[in-house]
Amino acid sequence: MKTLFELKNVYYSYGEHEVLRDINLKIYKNEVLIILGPNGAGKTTLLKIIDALILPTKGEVYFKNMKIDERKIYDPNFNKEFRKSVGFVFQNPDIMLFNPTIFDEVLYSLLQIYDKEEAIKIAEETLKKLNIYHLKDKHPYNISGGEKKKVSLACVLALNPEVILMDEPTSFLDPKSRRELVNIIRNLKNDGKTLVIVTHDLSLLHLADRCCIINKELVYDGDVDGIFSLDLEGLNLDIGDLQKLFLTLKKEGFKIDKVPLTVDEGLKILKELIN
Ligand SMILES: Nc1ncnc2c1ncn2[C@@H]1O[C@H](COP(=O)(O)OP(=O)(O)OP(=O)(O)O)[C@@H](O)[C@H]1O
Repeated sequence: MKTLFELKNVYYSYGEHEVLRDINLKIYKNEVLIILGPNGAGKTTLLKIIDALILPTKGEVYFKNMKIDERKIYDPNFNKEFRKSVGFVFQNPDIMLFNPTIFDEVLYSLLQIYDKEEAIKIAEETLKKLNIYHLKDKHPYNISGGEKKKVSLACVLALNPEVILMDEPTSFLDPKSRRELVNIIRNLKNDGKTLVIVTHDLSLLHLADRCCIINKELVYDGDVDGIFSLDLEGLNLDIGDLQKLFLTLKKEGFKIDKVPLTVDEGLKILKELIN
């Protein structure tokens, strides 16, 4: 497995307030890494460090074996290459939207890379892929929170980055948009993209190759199944009803070898228990 990012003994403080402590973490090429953690645990701060938007207060961050330091983040050549390789979909889409129309919004960064004709073609394709082509002439202020979320995702996906960082991608989304987003993530995974997803939505876990739990420190780093042996409630993590049901069945003495991540998996286990 090729390592894309490596964080070594990373600390971060806002003034006196320490929010990340001694984080050691690798992110591998082509993996889907899901990061869980309670509110205020430092997850967004960690994504900002990975995206070289801020530097750790202490510790080191490497991208493809290259140390990201102050000199690098002010180097236009490094920045251009890095921004092409790594896209960040923010939790609050308002931060990303500042053009007069949705179409201009998606077109904006494409024009830095492609000629106008090619950029327009890619922008149209991306809006259609995300089912938001009908919004193209609207002003970003005049669309809903969920639509904004999809537009900010479109801005990042249009550039086809190798690594996509997503902060709470399913928040604000209705069930249909959520399903669409899950499909988009699945397709990105199948296309071999490296995805780092911060979420409170446990129903995304079935897409993960690996899962981390952050609570200022790195509490867990391993496979998804392993998190169910932890005290998730004690860590203030919302555990899904499906998982709660199977953990209760296990406590009651039923033979549950694996806590299901999807309804289909749950159904299969129940059928085996009944037969
Ligand atoms: N720019 C800032 N200045 C000062 N403190 C900040 C700043 N950004 C975040 N914090 C604080 O740092 C801590 C970690 O914030 P962060 O946004 O990284 O957490 P999070 O795990 O993403 O939380 P959530 O799940 O609620 O989005 C919080 O206590 C927050 O109030």
